[in-house]
Amino acid sequence: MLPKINFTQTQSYQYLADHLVEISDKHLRGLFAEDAERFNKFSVLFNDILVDYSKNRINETTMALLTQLAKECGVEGAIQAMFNGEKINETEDRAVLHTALRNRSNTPVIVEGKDVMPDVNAVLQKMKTFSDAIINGDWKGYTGKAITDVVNIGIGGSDLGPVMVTEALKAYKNHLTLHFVSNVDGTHIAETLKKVNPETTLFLIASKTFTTQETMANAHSARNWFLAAGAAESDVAKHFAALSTNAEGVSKFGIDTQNMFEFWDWVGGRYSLWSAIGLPIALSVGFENFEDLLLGAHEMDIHFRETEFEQNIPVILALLGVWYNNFFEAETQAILPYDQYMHRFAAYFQQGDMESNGKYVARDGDKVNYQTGPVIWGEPGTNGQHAFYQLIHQGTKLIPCDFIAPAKSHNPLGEHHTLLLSNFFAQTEALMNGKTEEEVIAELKKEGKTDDQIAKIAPFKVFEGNRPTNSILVKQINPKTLGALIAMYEHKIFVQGVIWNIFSFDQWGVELGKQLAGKILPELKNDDEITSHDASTNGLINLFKNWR
Ligand SMILES: O=P(O)(O)OC[C@H]1O[C@@H](O)[C@H](O)[C@@H](O)[C@@H]1O
Repeated sequence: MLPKINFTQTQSYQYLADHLVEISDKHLRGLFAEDAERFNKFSVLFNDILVDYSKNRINETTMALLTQLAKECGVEGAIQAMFNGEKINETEDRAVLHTALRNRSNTPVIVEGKDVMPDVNAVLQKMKTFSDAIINGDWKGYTGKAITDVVNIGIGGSDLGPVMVTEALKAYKNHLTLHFVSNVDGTHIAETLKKVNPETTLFLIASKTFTTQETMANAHSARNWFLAAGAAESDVAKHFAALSTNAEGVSKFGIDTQNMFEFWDWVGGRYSLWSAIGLPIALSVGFENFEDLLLGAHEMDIHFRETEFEQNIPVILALLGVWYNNFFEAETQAILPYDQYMHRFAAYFQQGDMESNGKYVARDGDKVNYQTGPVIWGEPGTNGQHAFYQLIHQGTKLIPCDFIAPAKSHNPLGEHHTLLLSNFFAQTEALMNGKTEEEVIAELKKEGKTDDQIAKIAPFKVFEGNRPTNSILVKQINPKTLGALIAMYEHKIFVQGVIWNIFSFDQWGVELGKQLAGKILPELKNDDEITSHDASTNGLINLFKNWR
């Protein structure tokens, strides 16, 4: 059980509220000038990952108070409760054990009196045997040909993780071509099927529940297409596998449970890439690389579980997020990877963070009286610089940003990586320092501008600076470091949920839309005029019926 504490009632919250006044007056430039040790004090090196959080609007008092806040909110106990398999997902009465899926130490993890590790290891072994056979060509399709293409059909947590990781690890890819179909828009499956050959394609139907409307619709269309191409019902077993917790649903669909890769209700959808849902990752980069991904995450789990809060990366990142969200009233958080391969990283954590912490009901059932999860967004640098960074630099909103970059590129082409990294370093420096009016005037004078010209243009060229960033420098994006980075953000989200006193592992907020779509669906199947909704919904449905 997690504690039910309103963090705004804690002593440290009150201290932080007072302390905010003091920090608000300070500029990051000054904080750096005051303290030559700032970088050393406010950065943590973890294996091949350096997290530099010194360019935040904090000092030692801030961090001490934030750490105290985490303690007062029971974060220590919550961490142990999660790892120990307690049913901390209370509204669904489930344990939360994605950490067991990557428990490479193989120590027992007990859920309801049973060690789950033998089952976890058995599925991993099955994934290894299967992915090896597909990759080396031993597994043959219905006409005796080896598999060349894999189509993963899933949505949300059964799509975003494998998409993000297979993209991030493209440098490790083998000859198989991976495709991902998620949208119920028929275009998605139709366009994908145009690219593949039924004789050499493997479909993975990925769904924790095996009831998700989009996934079932796409899976049925794929199966129909496969059979229409001349394959027999008995050939389905060679071309369809299921990644699910629902054996009954899988066999009802017509997939042999031999071809089912199981996971369990204690794996949340958005935390499931470590489970059988990761099969497309193993297929794309090989099982050994998948194991390294698990290992990197496991090492971060150990760090998170065992390190005191002052040096604990996920805890520090979570507390900084709380600092901006609840004290500076920042509404969003940007994730900006300077790595083209990581182009889906922010999208992945939109689900990871916003589905976990986008909640206004506290753990005691009452409505919260403070802000919870931020809006997560981002695009890779340097593209974002030419699109939305204007607002980050000179807009009226405070946007804390995480900058992530690898020191080594997988494509060391000419000067590209040096150019990329020069931008990575420059952006956080610019956001921190800004540019004063004096600097702007001096620059314009140097350019030979007249006093009149300078007076006119100078205000627009001033940058306040004092905009907070974390810099996460990774030696190289490889399976291990990527695993660690993902786990780092997962735990950050968890800590924030504990502090905000919400349940981070359910997602009731996605249900209402699903329910209403179910109600509207039959109404769209005829041409009758609709009057059962509000005027807007009726009007839209009726025009749709007219136009279709
Ligand atoms: O894996 P399933 O059961 O098909 O679910 C897919 C997604 O379905 C959504 O409705 C949930 O909000 C996500 O959390 C989930 O990942």
